[in-house]
Amino acid sequence: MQVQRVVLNSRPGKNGAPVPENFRLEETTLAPELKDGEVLVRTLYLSVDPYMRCRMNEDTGAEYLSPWQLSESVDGGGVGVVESSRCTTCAEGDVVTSFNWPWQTHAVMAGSGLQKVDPQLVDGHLSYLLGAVGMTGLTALLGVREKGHVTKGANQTMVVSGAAGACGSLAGQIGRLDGCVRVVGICGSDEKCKALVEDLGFSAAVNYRQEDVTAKLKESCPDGIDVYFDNVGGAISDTVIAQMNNGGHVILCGQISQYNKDVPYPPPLSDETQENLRSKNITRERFMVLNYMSKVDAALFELSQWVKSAQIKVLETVVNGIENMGVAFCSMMKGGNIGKQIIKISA
Ligand SMILES: NC(=O)C1=CN([C@@H]2O[C@H](COP(=O)(O)OP(=O)(O)OC[C@H]3O[C@@H](n4cnc5c(N)ncnc54)[C@H](OP(=O)(O)O)[C@@H]3O)[C@@H](O)[C@H]2O)C=CC1
Ligand SMILES: CCCCCC(=O)/C=C/[C@H]1[C@H](O)CC(=O)[C@@H]1CCCCCCC(=O)O
Repeated sequence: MQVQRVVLNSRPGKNGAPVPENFRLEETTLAPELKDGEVLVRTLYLSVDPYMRCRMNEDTGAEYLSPWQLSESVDGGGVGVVESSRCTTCAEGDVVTSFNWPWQTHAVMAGSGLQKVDPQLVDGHLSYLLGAVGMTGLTALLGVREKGHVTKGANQTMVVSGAAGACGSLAGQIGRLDGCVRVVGICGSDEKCKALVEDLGFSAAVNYRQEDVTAKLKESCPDGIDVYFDNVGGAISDTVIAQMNNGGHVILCGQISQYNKDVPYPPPLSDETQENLRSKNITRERFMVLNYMSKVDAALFELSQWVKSAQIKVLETVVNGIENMGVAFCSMMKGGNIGKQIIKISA
């Protein structure tokens, strides 16, 4: 069977933005017969995520991330349907997901590496398995619960950076559902700010590209900031932390503003920000969703209920076609997405 796949064509270098030409589309042939334990899957949706920028480097800088190899298939989160199976746990027609789905239109995979999913979890909206009811939703929910110390009745204000993205748009809504009285988002366009306030129920939003973030935060957070869901790091986070209250909590989810730079993860903080954290007794613990796998089933059920009941609204930016994987990845890294960036591979 002839299929299309995306391979890593070149590395952007540790210092530099990725470009679509770092990826190459190829034709390849799948073996005609499945071996014992293998399944043939048709890819429905693929995910592009910020951590992939680290996988483009020869040395990813993170022990849990392996580098993509030049001229080899790129992989990441994917969802698809089983077309034929020689695995006892997967049958034709099953919907399955994996974190290591190759960027291919069809693939032969080991059935043992696939998770079978009930489409009812997402009312048939299968791309949500890569977003709100998948790794992204888990990151937002478990990040808030494990590191946020959000307490009903405590009159807390939460700020979210990268707020109109996949994790951020969910984290802010979860902060509100869990009891924060005020949730303020920071993001990169007026259109995104409008979506946060008018569609997702954020109390206010700041466009960091156009507005004075210090002044706008002071105005939007009159009682200071208690919880900060940090997706971006860098100068934005320094500004937020400077306005945090004593005993506040930073959820260190990601630092995307630093991923195109040759710095370790997490990147070092300025002396001033370190002193702000110390003097105000603010916690800032690294959060990694993969460390909470025992909580995944209950968390996915909760996310599913919230999405189905529309207590959480889901935003997606969907691009069609495997030939657009590189374009979609680079666009997401520059803020081209609202909500989760999804690539639809087949219907
Ligand atoms: N700890 C964990 O377990 C996990 C962590 N993460 C992290 O969460 C964060 C968000 O990931 P995800 O929701 O998938 O991605 P998003 O959907 O948020 O997409 C990335 C967004 O980052 C913003 N951005 C890009 N460059 C900058 C910059 N220099 N300064 C500020 N914002 C920038 C852009 O929005 P804008 O227009 O606002 O600039 C862009 O849309 C990342 O840091 C990621 O590494 C993700 C999954 C798991
Ligand atoms: C080094 C920067 C990492 C910043 C944090 C981040 O974005 C983490 C993302 C992971 C999150 O825990 C859930 C995921 O899906 C991301 C990691 C995926 C790991 C796949 C490993 C694949 C491989 O290396 O073979």
